[in-house]
Amino acid sequence: MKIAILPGDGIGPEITAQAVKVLNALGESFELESADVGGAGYAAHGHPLPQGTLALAKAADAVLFGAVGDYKYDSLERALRPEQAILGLRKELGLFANLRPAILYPELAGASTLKPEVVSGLDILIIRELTGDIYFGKPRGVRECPDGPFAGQREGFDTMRYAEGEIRRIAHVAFQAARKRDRRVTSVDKANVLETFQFWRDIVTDVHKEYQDVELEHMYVDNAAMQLVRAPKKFDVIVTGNMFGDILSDAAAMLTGSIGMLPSASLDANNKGLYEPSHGSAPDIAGKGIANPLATILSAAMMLRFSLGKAEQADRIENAVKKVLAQGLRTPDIYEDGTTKVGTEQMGDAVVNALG
Ligand SMILES: NC(=O)c1ccc[n+]([C@@H]2O[C@H](COP(=O)([O-])OP(=O)(O)OC[C@H]3O[C@@H](n4cnc5c(N)ncnc54)[C@H](O)[C@@H]3O)[C@@H](O)[C@H]2O)c1
Ligand SMILES: CC(C)[C@H](C(=O)O)[C@@H](O)C(=O)O
Ligand SMILES: [Mg+2]
Repeated sequence: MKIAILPGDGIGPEITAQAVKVLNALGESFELESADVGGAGYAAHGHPLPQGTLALAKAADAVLFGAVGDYKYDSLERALRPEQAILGLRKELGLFANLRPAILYPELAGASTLKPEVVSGLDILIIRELTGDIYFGKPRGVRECPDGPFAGQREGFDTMRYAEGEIRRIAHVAFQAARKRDRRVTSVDKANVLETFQFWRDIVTDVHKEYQDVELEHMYVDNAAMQLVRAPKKFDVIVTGNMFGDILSDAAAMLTGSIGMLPSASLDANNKGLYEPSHGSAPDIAGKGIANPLATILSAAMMLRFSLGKAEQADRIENAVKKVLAQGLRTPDIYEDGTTKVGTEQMGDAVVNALG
């Protein structure tokens, strides 16, 4: 089985190295091949998603991705910015279903900024549509404002859009996922204002007819943001569009103690996937050896489960993560009094040692 390793920028290489260490310790014969992506791709090959990197990702059975982005590339034309690499991979590989499970490990109840009673036992699954919405809609750009009080000035614009089939397929993913959980789906939209999301609501309601054993609730995104911090445990599966899902999943990350704890799977229709932590390249802490590698290590576990058919190995990794947390080991982002502060590498080593 071939796994493409795309470390990227900032903390990407540091955290990916820990996940690779864990994968290599499983005793499987995976073929791991690395390639440049993001700012690293631009620096070495003049493009954030070099041809060779895309070809490797397409040929591999699964992709493990670190993170991309660096402020020093923010003034490049958009097509050459590091973030285009992850957007391009999602589009090119057809990875429309982004699963972001927000689980609070009991040991981290005190690490969350929310009261322990609000978050303890938290286990929600955010399903974010990943290849549509305002992220990819056209036209977009900067043009002359045609009318109104600002006519003649420049205006920036993007296009929010969803095709029926795009909504249907992500709704099916959500209802099917809910069947393996508590059978409840909250579809998050902005149907009160946006045509795109009234359409979203209508289509999700229609798909739901095939899943009468699953409870469906619709919620506006502003309320959902509030409910996520008020009573997050009330959610089971949340399904939403690309942009709302991006924002809500970062908010949900803090329920788990840190954004460094939130893994993700981005899947195509056949469960081929790209696996990455939900966070970014964290330039503010890059190179310091203090980034939390657990979201990436847990993403590797999701890869074993969803794309490589190795559920027992995924369990081994997840159990090892539970063990190191029980041992009291914490990177600074989840550190509390009475626990032991460790760096990125030590955390990776501890997970390797805890593999049963
Ligand atoms: N999928 C991706 O590759 C991805 C995702 C999000 C952001 N980005 C990019 O990353 C760059 C930085 O963006 P940002 O600062 O808005 O978001 P970020 O997620 O990189 O960082 C936000 C905050 O969380 C902290 N943080 C993130 N991951 C951490 C970890 N594993 N351990 C400890 N702390 C962690 C950072 O130090 C920072 O304070 C930008 O260029 C952005 O476009 C990339
Ligand atoms: C870097 C950026 C393009 C990306 C997104 O917005 O999807 C990131 O925030 C994420 O959550 O993976
Ligand atoms: Mg994001």
